[in-house]
Amino acid sequence: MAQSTHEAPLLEVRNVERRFGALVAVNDVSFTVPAGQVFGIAGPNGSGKSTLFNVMTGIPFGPSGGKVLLEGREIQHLRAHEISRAGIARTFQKDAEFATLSAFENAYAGAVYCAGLSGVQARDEAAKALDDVGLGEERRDKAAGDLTVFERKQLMIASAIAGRPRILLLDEPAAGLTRPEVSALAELIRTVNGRGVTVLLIEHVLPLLLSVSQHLMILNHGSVIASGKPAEVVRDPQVVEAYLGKREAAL
Ligand SMILES: Nc1ncnc2c1ncn2[C@@H]1O[C@H](COP(=O)(O)OP(=O)(O)OP(=O)(O)O)[C@@H](O)[C@H]1O
Repeated sequence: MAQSTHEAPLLEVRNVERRFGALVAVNDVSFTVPAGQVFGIAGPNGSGKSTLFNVMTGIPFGPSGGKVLLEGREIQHLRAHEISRAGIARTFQKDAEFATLSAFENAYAGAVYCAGLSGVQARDEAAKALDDVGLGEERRDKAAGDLTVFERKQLMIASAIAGRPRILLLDEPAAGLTRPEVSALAELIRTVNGRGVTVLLIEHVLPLLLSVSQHLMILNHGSVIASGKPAEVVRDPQVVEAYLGKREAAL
């Protein structure tokens, strides 16, 4: 019998696969994320992390096989903007802001695209999102391209949450940040999560993953090789061998 939506986890990825010709970039990946969790994802370069986010959001493509369920409802066949409006927002590894638009206009564009809002409503949500990430009034009229690296990360998150998503997918948000900035980013992720947004976080910076995640999943060659409590997962011999190596010793 089909699971009722009432009992379903917020997000379920079931046997998802993504092929590029002969390459299986995401191979039979399954996991569930309960509402309210920060769910960390790590793995070596090329292990399929970004592709997993791509197939979950339909940007730019869906899975070759398997299902993605949001509160029990299949969404893998939906188009990118429909998935976004169903409540899943994402950020990208590369800067994706409109550099010549102001910070406020970028957040506004996020509210328009992610939630289909317009006018006063979109302005209100953009302003709230900028408040949530701590991007102060004095920086909102600046061109996004003139913001500091950390301010652009704040803006990236503000633009993604301006559509009030239930789930936020963050793809390596700590790239390019100094150590104090990584701590500030951890605080920002906790703040967003504290406002009720479930977070999936791809990250190479393990101290960040360990400090904010309640669950950690490791991919290698497209497959899940470990999944569980972060402190236990990073000690899993398979994980140490596949991914952490010397990094683990440095923790
Ligand atoms: N559009 C594409 N066409 C062909 N191959 C692709 C495409 N996108 C990703 N791949 C391949 O799929 C595999 C997984 O790539 P992916 O970018 O998902 O890895 P990743 O774990 O996010 O890596 P990184 O940590 O370096 O960002 C790689 O071998 C990559 O070359």
